[in-house]
This record gives sequence, structure tokens and C-alpha cells, in this order.
Amino acid sequence: MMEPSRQLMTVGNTTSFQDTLKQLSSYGWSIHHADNAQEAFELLNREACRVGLAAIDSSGGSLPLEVDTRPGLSQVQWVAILEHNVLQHDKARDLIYNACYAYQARPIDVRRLDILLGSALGMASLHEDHSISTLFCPDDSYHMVGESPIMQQLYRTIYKVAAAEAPVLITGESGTGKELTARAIHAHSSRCHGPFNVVNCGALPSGLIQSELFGHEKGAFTSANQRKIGIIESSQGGTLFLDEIGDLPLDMQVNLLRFLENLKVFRVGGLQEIPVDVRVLAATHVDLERAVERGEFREDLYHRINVLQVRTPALREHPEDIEPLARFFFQKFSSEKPTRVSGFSRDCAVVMRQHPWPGNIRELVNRVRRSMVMCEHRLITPSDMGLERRQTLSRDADTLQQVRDMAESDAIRAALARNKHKVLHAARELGVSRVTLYRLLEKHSIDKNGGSVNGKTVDPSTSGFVQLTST
Ligand SMILES: Nc1ncnc2c1ncn2[C@@H]1O[C@H](COP(=O)(O)OP(=O)(O)OP(=O)(O)O)[C@@H](O)[C@H]1O
Repeated sequence: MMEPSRQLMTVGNTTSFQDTLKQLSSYGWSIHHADNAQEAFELLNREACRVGLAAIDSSGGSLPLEVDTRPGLSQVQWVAILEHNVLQHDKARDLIYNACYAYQARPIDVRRLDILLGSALGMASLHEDHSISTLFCPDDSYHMVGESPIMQQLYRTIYKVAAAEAPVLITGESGTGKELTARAIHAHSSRCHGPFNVVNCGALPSGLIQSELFGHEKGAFTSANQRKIGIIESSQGGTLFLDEIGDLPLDMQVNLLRFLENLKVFRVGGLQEIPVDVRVLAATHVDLERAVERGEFREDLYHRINVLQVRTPALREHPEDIEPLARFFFQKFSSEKPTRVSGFSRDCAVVMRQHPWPGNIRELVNRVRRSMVMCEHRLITPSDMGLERRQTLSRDADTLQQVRDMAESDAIRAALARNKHKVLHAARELGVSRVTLYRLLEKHSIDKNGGSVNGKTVDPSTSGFVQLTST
């Protein structure tokens, strides 16, 4: 897995940003220069420059950007450098709009520029014919794997929203990689050197939410022995990820909205507002529009956080990524702890494709981890993963959705039975959170003893879909 090479092109007069170029080359960029458009085309034939740096002058003009629409140069992702007041020129604004990936106003923060160019490079490689199989993150544990068209689309969206500053709402089922996506947006944004803080809105104790988010002054309430900086304030210069924002109580939604409107916090018991430079990303697995209709989520807050949207696909929507993902996790765990096991059996690959993965990628991670412990041979078998080969298709299942639902419901019943109907244990085995399992029990009208509520009954032995082996 190779990252695209950091070749950067410049065209025309670069005297105004020579120091910047020197610093960029110390960050690993190879700089290639062309004096004019003709030389630029020749350069592109010789070197794989996918990213360019272009100055926009005080009249709003820029040689490389003005020739950008010609074939060849238009494949370069340009980042423009300019004085802030140049943005008053219509010509400069048009050039940025039509020809640039992003721009940076002087004074130039070269570390930010480096990140911006890195994102532009990622975007450029996605435009090329070949697809990428991994979205790299500076921290190895946060690489994103998947080569399917739907994952390529996700990577493109991540690069696009990373270059913007607006809030992002990340939607998707549990375990599909919403937090990972938020980390990728942060890592490819100009804020990547700042903190990335996560708040799980559903897990905050109700009495403490206000002070956890906004902080408090000493003496603000009985147990406030000292000043506490809230998580919003401690995200200064970085990104704040609000996970499961749909679980935020209504009164806290008002406070969050106020903060998002003026980007200032009031510590509990504080007298002055404190400005905080933070970008907010939020995630939810519930349908917030419906929550708004039901009066459970504020409409104004919904519009405020829903400026840009990213959806992480369910694993069943990209089954071609199941095997590469399983191999990725296998390699990751093998490098953490040496193993005699050398990979997955052919049978296992078939069964992994058949399984509906209600817990999505998190379930896959857990099953791979478990299989590496359970496996007694060189190759992992379906039963090492807690999966068994499908016997027959149900006669009653007409549509793909019905087949999936039946499989999901069977897997849940079997897990409950194996775990003596302890929801927490069954959830762990299925690789979903307890909350998700309760949601699924409701969806399939299963009571937690594995029976059916509302008089519905399903006999797993006749549905004949993926069964989990007893362990
Ligand atoms: N594309 C991917 N490549 C590699 N690992 C992934 C990918 N997507 C998700 N994962 C892994 O799957 C697990 C679940 O991901 P994550 O926590 O981001 O999901 P989530 O949608 O936020 O879940 P929840 O809604 O339950 O909080 C993590 O271990 C994450 O590293």
C-alpha cells in the first residue's frame, strides 16, 4: 500500500513564496518549476505532478490558474496563495472557484498548507483511473480500508469536506465507521495538528453534561473545587466530534446551538464568554429528520449541524470489501501478537460473504479477533469466527431485504440462546453495542428471552439461514 508521491508543481513567478517552498521541501515535497504554460505541459509529461501551488497577484491574475482549463493542466489540483484583500476582485474569486482545490491567505501557515496539499493530492489520486484501497491516516490505527465504488465515493467526500470549515453530519448504521470517518476528516483538514476530541452525547451523565461540555469556574456549584475547562474549550484549534448527537437532551441542544452560532462558551458560573476556534463534526445512527418531526431534536440545531453530509455505508452494501477488510484486521492483529495462523480458509471467505453483518465492520473486527484466538489449525474456519455455512434459502423469503432481516433475526436469537439471554454478552458476541441490540430486538419483535413479541414467531431451524455455532 503506497501513498501517492509528493510532487508539487509551480508555474511562473514564485519569488513571493520562495520561503514557503523551501519549508515545503523540508516536509518531503519535491518541487518542480515551469516558467510558462508550455514548460508546464512538458513538465507534466515528465513528472507525475498532481498538485500545484499558484500565487494570485494583486490584480487578481494568476498565470497557472488562467491556463488551467487547458487539457493536462486541468488535472492538477491547485492550491492558491493570495493576500486577503485580493478576494475583492471578481477575477480572483472566479479563478479560485473554477480552477482551485483550495486557497490560503497570507500570512501562510506552512504546516496547514502542507496538510491542504496532502488532501489535494489524495483528491487528485481519486480522480485517476485506478481506485485506492486504503485512505491513509497519519496514525496507523485509523487507516480506512475498502476499494469498492461506495468506499471510493466516501473517500472523495471525506477529502472534499476536509478542505471546508463547515460542520459535518455523519450518518450511518452502528459500526460502519462514523468515528473513523470523523478522524479522517480531521486528519486531512488544516486542523490536523490541533486536538481531536470525542464526546459521546448518549453517555454523558445528565447532571454533568453542561460542565463537561462548557466547563465550570471554581465554586460554581458545591463540588466545584477548582476551575474545569470543558471539552469544547479544550478542542481549541482542532475538531470536536459529537457522537450520537441524537441522544443529547433538549436543554443541552439549546446551549449547543448557541455555541455553534457564535463559537463562544460560557463556563458554568463564569462571567465572560470565551471564543473557541473549533470545527464541529456530529454523528448519528438515528434518522434526525424523524426525530425533529417527533419533537425530540431541535430543527434549528439540525440545520446548523447538517451543512455538509457524509453517509457511511452498511457493510452489506459493499460485500466485496469484506475479505480485504478481514485480511487487513488479520494482519493488524498478527503484527500485534505473533500467531501460527496464516489466514482464512476458502469456506470462511464464502461464509463471510453470506453473513448479513448487522454489527457492520465492528462485528467483523470482533469476529476476526475471536477467530485468531479460537483457531487450532493453520487456516481460520467458519466456526472459528462463530459463523456457519448457510444450508438452504428460506422458502418464504422473497426479497433480498426479507432474507437479510431473517438472517439478522436468526443471528440475534442464536446469540441470545448461547449467552443465556444476557443481552450485554450477546451484544458483545455480535459486535454491536447493547443499545443497538435493544434496537434490533425491537425491530424484529424479539423479546430478550429469544421468543417473539406481538405473537410473531420465527423458527430458526426452518429459516435455514446463517446460524452461529455454539461455543
Ligand atoms: N473502512 C474501515 N477500515 C478499517 N476499519 C474500519 C473501517 N470502518 C470501520 N472500521 C473499524 O470498525 C470499528 C467501528 O468503527 P467506528 O467506531 O468508527 O463505527 P461507528 O459507526 O462510529 O460505530 P457506532 O455508531 O457504534 O459508534 C472500529 O474498530 C474501526 O476502526
